[in-house]
This record gives sequence, C-alpha cells and structure tokens, in this order.
Amino acid sequence: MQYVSTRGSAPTLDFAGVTLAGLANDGGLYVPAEWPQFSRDEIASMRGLPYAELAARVMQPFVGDCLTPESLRGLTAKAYGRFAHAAVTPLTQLDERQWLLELFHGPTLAFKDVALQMLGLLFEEFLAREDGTLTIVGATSGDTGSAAIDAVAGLDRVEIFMLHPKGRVSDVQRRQMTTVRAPNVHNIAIDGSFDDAQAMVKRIFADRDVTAKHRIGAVNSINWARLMAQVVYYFAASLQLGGPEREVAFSVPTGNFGDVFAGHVAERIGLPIKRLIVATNTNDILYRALSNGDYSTGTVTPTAAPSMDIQVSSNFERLLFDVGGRDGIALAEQMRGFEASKAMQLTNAQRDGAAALFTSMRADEDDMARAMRWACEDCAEIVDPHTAIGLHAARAVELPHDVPVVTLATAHPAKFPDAVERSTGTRPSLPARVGDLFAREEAYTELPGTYEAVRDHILGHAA
Ligand SMILES: N[C@@H](CCOP(=O)(O)O)C(=O)O
Repeated sequence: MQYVSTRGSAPTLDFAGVTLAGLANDGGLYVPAEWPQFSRDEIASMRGLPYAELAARVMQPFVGDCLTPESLRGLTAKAYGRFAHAAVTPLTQLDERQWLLELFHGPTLAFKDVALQMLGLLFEEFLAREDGTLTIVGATSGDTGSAAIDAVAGLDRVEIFMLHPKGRVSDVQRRQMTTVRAPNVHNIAIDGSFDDAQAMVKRIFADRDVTAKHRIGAVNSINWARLMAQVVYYFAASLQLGGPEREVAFSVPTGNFGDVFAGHVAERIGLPIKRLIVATNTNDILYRALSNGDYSTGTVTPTAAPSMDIQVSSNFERLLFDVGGRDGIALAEQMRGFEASKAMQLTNAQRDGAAALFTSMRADEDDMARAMRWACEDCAEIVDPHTAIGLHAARAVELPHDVPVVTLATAHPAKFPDAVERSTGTRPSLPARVGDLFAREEAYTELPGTYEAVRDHILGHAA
C-alpha cells in the first residue's frame, strides 16, 4: 500500500513512512493511493470477531507489508487489551432507531484512545526498526491531548509537546494531560484558540530551523494511522446491526473531520453506509461547507462542547481531494487560496461528491441541552455534550424508517460534569480508573499565542 499527498508533490510513502511523517512535506495530508476493497462476503466473515481481531482484519490492507499479519494482531491485542469494556466499542440502544456507539472505554475516556493506543505502539515498532527518535508536536481542544500523552508517556524514543488553548478545555480534560508526570511529556497552554495551536503545529513541520534538529511527528488526525484505526469501529457497529446486508447511518459530532472521514473510508472500502451525518456546534464551518459550499472561517466561539470548538477542519482537505477528482496540484492551489483569505467556495464536483454520502446538521447550546435531557429522561442514558450534538443531528435528519442511526458517543460524560449537570441535574462521576485525577499535581507551561514563543520553547526543551 502506497500513500500520496492531497497536495500532489510530496514523496509517495508506505505505511511506516506516513505513520512517522505525520504531515506530508508539501503541507498536504497522506491518503491511500487507491482504496482497498472488501467484498460483502469478506465483511460478513468478520461478524462476531473479538474487536482486536476485527481491527487487524480491517487494518491489514492499509498496513501492507510494513507489518506481518501476526505482528499486527499482536499490536491490536495489546492496544485494545487496555479498554475497560470487553467489546471495546459497545453499542447501546436508545429507542427503536437510535443507537449509541460508546467510544469512551479507553484509558482517557474519549474516542481518541481507540486510535492513539494503537499509534503509540506503531511509533515504538517503526522507530525501533531504524533506531530512531521522534519529537511529537500536537494540538488539542481537549481529548487528543490526554489520549496521546497516555499512549506515549514514558516511551524512550518519543517526546511529546502538547499545545492546548488556555482556559478552553474542561478541568477534567486539562488535568488528564497536565497531571501525567513523565520526562518525555511537555504540556503547553497557549493564549488563543485550538485553531491557533493547530496552525502552529503545521508550521513547525515546515520550519527548517526545527526540522534540521528534530524529526517532527504528529498525533493529531493529520496522521493517517489515526484515521485507519477509527475505520474499525464503523465495521464493528454495522456488523452488529445486520451489516453488510443492511445499511446503517452514522451521526458523528466532529470538529476536525477526522472521525467522520474514517466513516467515509469505511464506505469507500466496501461497508454499506446509508449516510454520514456531520454534527457541528455553533462553530459550524463544516455545516456551511456541506450545506452550501461556503468553507470560510469565523472566530472560534467557546461552547459547552469544547473539543469541537474548531473552525479550520484539517481532514476536510482529505475529503475534498477524494471526492473532487484526486487532483493534488489543483487542490494545493485551492488550499493556498484558503490559507491566504481564510475562505473558499467548494467546486461543484466537491459539493456533489460530498453530498452523495454526507449531510450536516448544526446544534446550538439549547439543541444540545435538549438532546442531553431526551437521552436522560426518555432513554435513561447520560451523554456528554458532544454526543448530545450528535444525537440532536441523528434525530433531526430524515431517513427511511428501517435504517438504524448510530451516534458516535465520543466522550464519557464525566469529562464535562458541569455541562451535564446543568442540562440534566445529574453530575456524572469519574470512573474509578481515573478517580484520583483531582488529587494529582499539575504541571504545564503558559506561553503567549505566538509561533515564535512556542517554537523557541520546543527548541529549548526538546532532548
Ligand atoms: N477535537 C480534538 C482536536 C484535535 O483533533 P484531532 O482529531 O485532529 O487530533 C481534541 O479533542 O483535541
């Protein structure tokens, strides 16, 4: 399996290459040169497999010959052995049509663990082969940070610098990052938004002063391996609900478009998916882009669903590439225009291509609170604010009545106790595995929101 950049001029790489590279050196994102295909029979034969086995089956064509089937199975067994639920990503029924796919049973209580537990192991495997090291620079609006830190804390060959927007993540989210004491973990709170942090991360990849001294790596969903691992749970849910013979729709609360792009990949490689519903909060660039082609940023507004407080949605570029004719040179030009003006209009091909599978819905704070109350009062389920946004969208979209709708429950409600309590009157408590979080000491560096401050800090502290 070979991977190409969405901007058409970076070298083609194999799976190990893209895992360590993170971002392509032309500023684009790596995608498979072509989509592997699973037949209906092959998919049906995956029914009932333990999650780790299913993961190895779905990932194998993407990994190619970079890992033998035995070593891939060894890695998935280790990665998913740390989850608190035997099914890893269990499904819960809400009513006759609505389902929740619980993605928060990993060590840091969010869907990011599903991919990052695997990514940490892949880094170790590929770096050991070449006796190399990696300096990871990441940005988080709340969940990626702790999941990535958990996955790499204490590793000898990896060091991580994680940027979060100061005061814009929940207390639980911040403490899950800043109370991890390991010599290879560096937390940085910047003045600014997640978008500012994400832009700094991308700039570091192109900064020769930094890359001359350190090999920079990515844990954000710009890294292809993140998305690959997320494809698996679409298969898991579909197989439980009658797939591949029955089509399923998925509602995905998303900011950076990675989680829902994984659904697009699942469909591309053969999983029958009726519709992917892109659920946004009031930071609604994806809703506007998918509804009327307007991909223009606004100011990031802090909401009760902070992980989705994003206006520049990295993985949307992968969709534009894939549905817009896979013309990297044309897309590079389009993205340069966007980076200069912070606005662009989708082409007709991009709009039509996206409309074939995607629908988008936007939820404001009232919609979110109503959905949380519905889940609590009518279905006896406490959901987190992000999941509530997904549920709002899942219930609002019109679909044939025999299509089950699965909302991705992206985080445990205890990560957002204040917002959940405000809407439902119930304060969710942290699971025992993270129970002493508020007794641990925090450590992080506060920096101004300038690229130079962050770059100098990394250069001054990287091993
Ligand atoms: N919502 C994310 C933001 C980063 O997105 P990623 O999927 O690209 O890592 C978060 O919670 O940090």
